[in-house]
Amino acid sequence: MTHISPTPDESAADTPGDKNADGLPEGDQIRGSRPRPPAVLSALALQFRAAPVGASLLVCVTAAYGVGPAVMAWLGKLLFDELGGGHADAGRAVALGTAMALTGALTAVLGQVGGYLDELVRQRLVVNVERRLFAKVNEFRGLRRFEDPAFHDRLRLAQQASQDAPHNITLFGQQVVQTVASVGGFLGVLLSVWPPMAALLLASCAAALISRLAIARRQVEVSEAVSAKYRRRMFYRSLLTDPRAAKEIRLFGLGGFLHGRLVSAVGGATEAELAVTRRVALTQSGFAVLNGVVTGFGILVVVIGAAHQRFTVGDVTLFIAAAAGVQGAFGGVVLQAGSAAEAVRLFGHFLDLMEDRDDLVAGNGPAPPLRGQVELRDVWFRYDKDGPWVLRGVNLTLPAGSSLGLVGVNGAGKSTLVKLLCRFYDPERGAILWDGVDLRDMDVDALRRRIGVTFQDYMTYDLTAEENIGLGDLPRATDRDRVRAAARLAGIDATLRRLPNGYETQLSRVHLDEEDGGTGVTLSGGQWQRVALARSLMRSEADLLILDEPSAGLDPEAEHQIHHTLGEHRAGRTGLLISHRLSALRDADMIAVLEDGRISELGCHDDLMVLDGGYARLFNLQAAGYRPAAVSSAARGANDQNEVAS
Ligand SMILES: Nc1ncnc2c1ncn2[C@@H]1O[C@H](COP(=O)(O)OP(=O)(O)OP(=O)(O)O)[C@@H](O)[C@H]1O
Repeated sequence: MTHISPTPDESAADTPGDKNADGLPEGDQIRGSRPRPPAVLSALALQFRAAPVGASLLVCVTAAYGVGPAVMAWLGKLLFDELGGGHADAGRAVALGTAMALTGALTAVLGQVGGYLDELVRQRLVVNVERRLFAKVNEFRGLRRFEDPAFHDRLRLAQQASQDAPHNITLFGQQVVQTVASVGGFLGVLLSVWPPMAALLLASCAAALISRLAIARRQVEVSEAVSAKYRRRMFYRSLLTDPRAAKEIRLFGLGGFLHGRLVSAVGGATEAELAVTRRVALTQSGFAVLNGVVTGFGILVVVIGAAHQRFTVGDVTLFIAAAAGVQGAFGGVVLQAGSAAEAVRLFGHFLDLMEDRDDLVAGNGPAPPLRGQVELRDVWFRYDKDGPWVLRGVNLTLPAGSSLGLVGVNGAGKSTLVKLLCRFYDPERGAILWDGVDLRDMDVDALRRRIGVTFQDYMTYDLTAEENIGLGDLPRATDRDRVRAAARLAGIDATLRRLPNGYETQLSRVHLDEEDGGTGVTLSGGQWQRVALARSLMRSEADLLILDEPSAGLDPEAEHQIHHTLGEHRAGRTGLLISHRLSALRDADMIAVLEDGRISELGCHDDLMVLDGGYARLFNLQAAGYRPAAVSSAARGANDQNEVAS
């Protein structure tokens, strides 16, 4: 079964309040309480950690590059003064000209070196941030996090942040370094010509910067507000091209409907963004005019001063270059301010996620081989603090070396019980004991290594057939004999051998490996189920083998054969088997019926048939389907009476 979920924003509407399953406000439970440095500093620090040498060199190169134009302007002034003074010293003029040419060339080279270093730092930063992000995601051992829409929202933003945000912040940092170096140089120059102009220019540029930052804040607010729409758009976009969804979209004619939603999801967003962009353009234009007036006024003063011999020609050219240089340098910072503010916001989500704590309290005791029994003792569980109880005091024992069949109607809580046994969640009350030790006291990874499971909603990996099976026991994933033995047990070996590249065949038509010549294949539902079964059988020495509906997609003959083989394989092993086809369970040592969150019947097949309760009713109902009409209607009648009686 494939489930493509809507965006978290849509499903989040049903989540009660903003509390998690433990009833704590979201932030309290999942985030550390330590105050942290501002996102800008964290991003800058990260850059130095990701590429210490490259980042340090980049700062030096950027500063040198920033000073270049001021040095050029100063050399230009000296040259003009030399040439315009009436007694030009040719040697000195040539030296100044050469120095200008060298400075220009050096600045150009520094620009290229800076570009290279910037790309190097960016790449290291992206890899570093992504590595940290997914290492963090792997730290979450329980499932609650992954079922929490708010977490998915944050994860999506953090993923977005991991791409460009830290680099945009460091780019802004570089721009600041360059501006400080450049403005510092030019201010010195301006002060030497006409000091008041330095103050005037600084004031107008600072005003432009402050106003840009204020708009950037507004931009961030708008983009916060519209980000949900963009995420929704992404959902519809991927849905429209998802091969798993293609059948239903075509059969039910959903293409136009989903396309309409895709289009309307963006409409409002672009309007709000355009309004902010207009404001940015208007303010920037206003400040451009102000700067023009200030510069024009300054030039007028200097030109008049030159006419009265108070300034030299060199002073005038220097002044014009300095005024343009200061404005240009500030302009760069102002331009970057918007994307830097957005990057800081995004990077904040990354930092939030890095502070999330695991939702399972880690036990650190050993997980020894099962010798006695697994016991569920008065286990109560619900998915949500305010939700209905799924398990309401389950008491059940699974002795080592025995097999237990678990029966119950849809939604009775069978798969939930499996998830508790794997410790994806903890019971809210009661305990699950492994040879008397609470699962919560055991190291989670060690415990899970002792369990082999075929989940009802098993995974199909876009990998080769061998990898799809081998993943069940990673350390032995490349052990071909073992992979094939598991495939034989699951009855899929012959099919996989016949594939174009045998076990090397890519089980996907979406992600084909270019090297394998595009020989990927798609398996049928039942074949995929066998592959999933083989994956769990890779752990042939697992202390506990759990099969949750392992044969639901198989044809009757295949189902019979699989259960026969699995029965032999399970002999003497501890196993939990869940199936709606009760004939598959009749050979289990014990069968438990889960009803209303409790175990309502427990015994072997014959005992439960004699008991003539829920199990016998379900079994007879299924058996009736295979009998002649007269017999089966009699059985159904008996069942109807049972149902009325119960
Ligand atoms: N992740 C979840 N979050 C919230 N509720 C859940 C979740 N998973 C299952 N449930 C609910 O818990 C109840 C038990 O579900 P479970 O999947 O354990 O039933 P089941 O007995 O395995 O059913 P089936 O026979 O249909 O596979 C159902 O009401 C279901 O809606």
